[in-house]
Amino acid sequence: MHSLIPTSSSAFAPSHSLFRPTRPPTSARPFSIQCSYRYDPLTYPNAVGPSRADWQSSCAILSSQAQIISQEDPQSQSQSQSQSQSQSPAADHIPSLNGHNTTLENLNLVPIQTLHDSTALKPQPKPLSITDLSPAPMHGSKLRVAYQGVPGAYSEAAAGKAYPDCDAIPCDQFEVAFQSVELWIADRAVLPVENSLGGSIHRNYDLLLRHKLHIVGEVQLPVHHCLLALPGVRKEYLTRVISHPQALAQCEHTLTKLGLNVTREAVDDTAGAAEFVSINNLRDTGAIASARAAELYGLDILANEIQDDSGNVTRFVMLAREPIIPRTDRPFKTSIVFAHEKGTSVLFKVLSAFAFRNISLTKIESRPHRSHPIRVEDGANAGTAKHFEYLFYVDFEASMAEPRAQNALAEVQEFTSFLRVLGSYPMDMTPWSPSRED
Ligand SMILES: O=C(O)C(=O)Cc1ccccc1
Repeated sequence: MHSLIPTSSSAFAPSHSLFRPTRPPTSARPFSIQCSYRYDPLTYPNAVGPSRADWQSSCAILSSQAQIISQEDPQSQSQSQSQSQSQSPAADHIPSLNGHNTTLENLNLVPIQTLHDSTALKPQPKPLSITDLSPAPMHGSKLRVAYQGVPGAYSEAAAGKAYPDCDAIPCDQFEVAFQSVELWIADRAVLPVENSLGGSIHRNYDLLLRHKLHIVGEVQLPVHHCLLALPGVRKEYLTRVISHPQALAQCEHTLTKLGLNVTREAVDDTAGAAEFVSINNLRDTGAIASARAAELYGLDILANEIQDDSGNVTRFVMLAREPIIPRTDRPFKTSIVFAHEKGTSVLFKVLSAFAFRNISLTKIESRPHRSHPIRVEDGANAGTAKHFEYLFYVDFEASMAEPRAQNALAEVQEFTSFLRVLGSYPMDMTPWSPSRED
């Protein structure tokens, strides 16, 4: 069994004063673990070793281990789900946690009620937390997709877009979403990795490396933010606005344009902000969240489409325990992470391995190398030079089933001290326009 990983601080340092009162404090850490960034094969079974042969066998493993194909393809999702449903007629559709069916009664869930209207709101599932993560038995036929946040979060919408008929499982932290897949409580996790306005969600890149899940798909979700408040509250009454840090950043100018004189405070997720305003009957606090969150938590929409850019899109990746078999019959993307020890022009050489083969890169991101943050060179008589060490995350538009991608990676492997294929998966080709409602 995998070790449990303690809660680490949120990617965006949410305001602790706003943590939902119904949850245990995140400082309660029943398990501890040392996070290792050594690139040994035990810690990183998918990491590519130092030789070309290692890399080739890693590719072979990548192909031979693959068991899940069509479920990762949103277009074939409904087909594969109906197949799996017919294969397990006894399955019910309620996710099973820790061996128990998660009905509201046996999880002891208290329906959410607001002081302003105690009858209107439907109870929402309680997010998983670290204490819920003991191994679960086999479950029903629906694909179970873990996401961070509470119902109404954009990640839940992304799960629904990727797997239309899934059971979306709310989790109170990303770590929990990852672990729920590792422990077979969920089948997939969905993880926001970048936004067209806010850029990369860095901590989630770190999580990708720390865990051994595989990227098996991506979805791009147009995000339409709304300003929400309790019924009867006008925007002039607001003294603060709370939301996920990315949402606050994406609406920064519009909030000012709306004439709001408010403090901004970060919480774990957008829908959680709406829930917090509702549960605590806060008449001076607005939340930035989706229209669906307004409906779920009984809030009014004071302003619609408040993102600064109408083309606001967030990219999510889907993660599974096993990689999918890469194909060539539709556009694929491959995500890798690599590090290099030292040497000049390594990045140039790596990038040229793709350029020479006409492989487009869609992303390149560098992150400080946690276990080797700094390299010191003692040049004789020349003082001591210090360099930051980095990991590089690269996405490129090719499938690992294509020889040009395999050859490019073989070359990249020669210049790098560590290389891991995070996944090779169908590209989200859904057309969208800024005005389209999703
Ligand atoms: O908080 C949410 O609802 C999320 O799913 C994360 C997020 C926040 C802002 C934009 C896109 C995703």
